[in-house]
Amino acid sequence: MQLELRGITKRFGALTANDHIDLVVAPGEIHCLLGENGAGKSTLMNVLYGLYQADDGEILLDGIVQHFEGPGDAMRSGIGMVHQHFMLIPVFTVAENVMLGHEQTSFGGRLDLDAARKRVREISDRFGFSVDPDAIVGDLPVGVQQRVEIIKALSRDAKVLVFDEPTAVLTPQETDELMTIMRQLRDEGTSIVFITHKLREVREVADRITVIRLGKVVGEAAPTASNSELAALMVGRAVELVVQKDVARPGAPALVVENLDVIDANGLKVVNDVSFAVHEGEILAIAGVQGNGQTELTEAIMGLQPRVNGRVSLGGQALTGLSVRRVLDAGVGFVPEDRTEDGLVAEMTIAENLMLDRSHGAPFVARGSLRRDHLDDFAEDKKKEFDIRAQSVSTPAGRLSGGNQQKVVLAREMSRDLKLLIAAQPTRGIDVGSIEFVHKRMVETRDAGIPVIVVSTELDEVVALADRIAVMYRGSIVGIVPGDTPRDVLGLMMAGERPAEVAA
Ligand SMILES: Nc1ncnc2c1ncn2[C@@H]1O[C@H](COP(=O)(O)OP(=O)(O)OP(=O)(O)O)[C@@H](O)[C@H]1O
Repeated sequence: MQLELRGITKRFGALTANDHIDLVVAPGEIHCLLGENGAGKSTLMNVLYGLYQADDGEILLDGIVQHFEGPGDAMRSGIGMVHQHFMLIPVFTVAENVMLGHEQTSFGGRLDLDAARKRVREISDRFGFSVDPDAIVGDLPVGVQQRVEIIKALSRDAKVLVFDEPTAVLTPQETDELMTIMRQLRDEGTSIVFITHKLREVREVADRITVIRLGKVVGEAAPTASNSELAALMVGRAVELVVQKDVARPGAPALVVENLDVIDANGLKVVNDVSFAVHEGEILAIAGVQGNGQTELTEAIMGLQPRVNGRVSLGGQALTGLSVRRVLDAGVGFVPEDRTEDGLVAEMTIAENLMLDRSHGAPFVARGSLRRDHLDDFAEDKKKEFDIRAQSVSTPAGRLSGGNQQKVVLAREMSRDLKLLIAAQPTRGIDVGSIEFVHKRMVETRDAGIPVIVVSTELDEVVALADRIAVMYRGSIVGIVPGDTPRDVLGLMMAGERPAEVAA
């Protein structure tokens, strides 16, 4: 089915998020939508999916003008959306989830689990998804849950599929599998809109590329364009894709972790006897496939894990057993991997979010009352420095685009009086221009003598930043290797091989 958007305009108060956007997506085409944070990509897709009503413009399917009052109308007309935060019910089976997405009239006039099961199996077989209709969704890896979302859309006969940053939460292998699935869907005639900030993915699957900036289409790029060409088109200037940095001059060990175990709610040891040190003026990257204990390790350092054995100290001062508040007060900046869950309060303004977790509100509180002018000045500075795209510092954080929300968390955590910075997936969802800035800031932090831990599942990021790399596998560190270790060696270590075995 051919999708055409004509002159779509969407305003939020004084802000024009989409300004007369034209876009044509042909059947059997993967059309990438590129643009910096806040450019208006998700807004455009929400208009297409009936979540927002356009102020102006038309949506046409095979040349016929559509009127979508809500997602139900869009779905009935053949539009499917694969969300980044899944809309699945974890305690239900795959078939039950797929069935739930249907109206009462589907599957022969009643809710019929057998029919849903059969449909899941058919679609799964057709695309080689290997999804078991009776599996409980919550037990499935993220990549498979995403396939359930795709099956759900296809079971409703979606002819146009929108993927809004689908790879942000996937492992590299799951990403490769998703790329294969997208190609298969395309070859069967599905029209695909694909939003991503990862240029490698764009170059791998795109048939056509449209770039939007500040709500307007600024041009098309050929799929053969280089990463730097794509980056420049998106951001409107040349971007340094890999940050330049001098050799580290590490000082004394600052953060020392000894024999750390973390036991989870089910009594499983998810971090197993981990020991390492991070020196002043050094970036240690913790690499690994998502779910190998990295999250629990950083949470244990922060005082966020209840059952921990072993010792953690910073500059000789014990952190073990301290509350999160006290760890933050000791000068630890922490960028959590899930900004919406742990990083921000959506209802609070940008300025308020920037002062969260500051001990006693200092320096914004004087004699018990908030110095709003100080806070606003500080917030204005950070907004400029971190290029947070928003109407004002009084905008609620929940109204920001995903990438701009991430920048608020980064701005807050990197602006503390740091003794240690721990950043998990720091550049998730942010555009290439902002990645350049954040990476530079991390190197500057290091050069100021501060120890930095970067947890990342992105090898590009690990290799760009790390002075040393600790690779985690099943709760243990399989090895700590130099920052210039070849990627294939890192890949093998991420699958559990020890460096000595890899070298042999
Ligand atoms: N519900 C809303 N109310 C007010 N403003 C909004 C709302 N939704 C989005 N915006 C604003 O519209 C602009 C476009 O946001 P959008 O989410 O479409 O950007 P995006 O291109 O998807 O960015 P990202 O790459 O960061 O996800 C932003 O300035 C955002 O703050």
